[in-house]
Amino acid sequence: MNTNQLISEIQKKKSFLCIGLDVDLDKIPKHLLKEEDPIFAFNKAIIDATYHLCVSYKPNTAFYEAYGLKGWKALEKTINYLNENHPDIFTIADAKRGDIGNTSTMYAKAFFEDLAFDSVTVAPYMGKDSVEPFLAFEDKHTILLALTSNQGAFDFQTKTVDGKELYKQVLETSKTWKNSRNLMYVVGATKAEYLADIRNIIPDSFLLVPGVGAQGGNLQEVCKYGMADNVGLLINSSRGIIYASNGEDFAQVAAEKAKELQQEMQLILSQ
Ligand SMILES: O=C(O)c1cc(=O)[nH]c(=O)n1[C@@H]1O[C@H](COP(=O)(O)O)[C@@H](O)[C@H]1O
Repeated sequence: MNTNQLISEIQKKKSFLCIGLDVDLDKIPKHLLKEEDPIFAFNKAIIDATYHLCVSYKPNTAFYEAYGLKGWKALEKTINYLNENHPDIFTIADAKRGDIGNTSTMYAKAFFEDLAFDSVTVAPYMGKDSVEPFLAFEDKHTILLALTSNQGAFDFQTKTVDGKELYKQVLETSKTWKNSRNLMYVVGATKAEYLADIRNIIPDSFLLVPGVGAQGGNLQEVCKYGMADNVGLLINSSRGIIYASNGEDFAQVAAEKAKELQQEMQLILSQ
């Protein structure tokens, strides 16, 4: 899926919402535990109830890897379900990978070829030759961690190196890499005040913005400083949507929470 298709989905659905599928068996409704594959049953119900309100889904692979083979199988069933039933939805494997070149190529094959995700999150710490193997895949996107939502972002990312904050160096240097048109970036919603500076460096790149809802980030602030002419934002909420209820009505309540965000987005897009 290319960015023009993503932009037209945003315009069609009047939404730039990404729903995080971070499935924790201790948090899902108890009645689902009787299912043969409770993780997939949960995801399918959430997707069926919310697909018209969002333009992206982001399973965080940690929540699947934690359950071993069963978890990985559920991840595969989830991406296959999305690709078969909702090919216009942008899929993100939130795996935060990155390693020496030949290893990165194998990570890229795992998420782009075997699992057929549209994108994967990647850490920039190992530099150019660790990221370019992901960028080599046509019509796939590499979402580079720039300024993350957590407190630890201040340990390294905002530190000044050679007169410039490290996250700004990540943005500037990554633009020079081969196939950099395939880059998107992660900026936490809790760091909205940095977005104006970030837009000076990458005016049109898509940003994946996690941290609204459970982590306290503010949608209005993010849009005020971060919205580009092409919208350029995918706002993620995971726990705030998928665990809004743990009763029989969980999917319906998740859809209500997603609709609240979508309607806020629709209003912002109309301004
Ligand atoms: O790459 C991410 O998606 C990510 C980056 C970041 O800076 N902060 C962050 O919270 N995330 C992920 O976004 C999701 C946030 O989940 P909630 O806080 O439940 O909405 C989790 O899957 C996190 O791993």
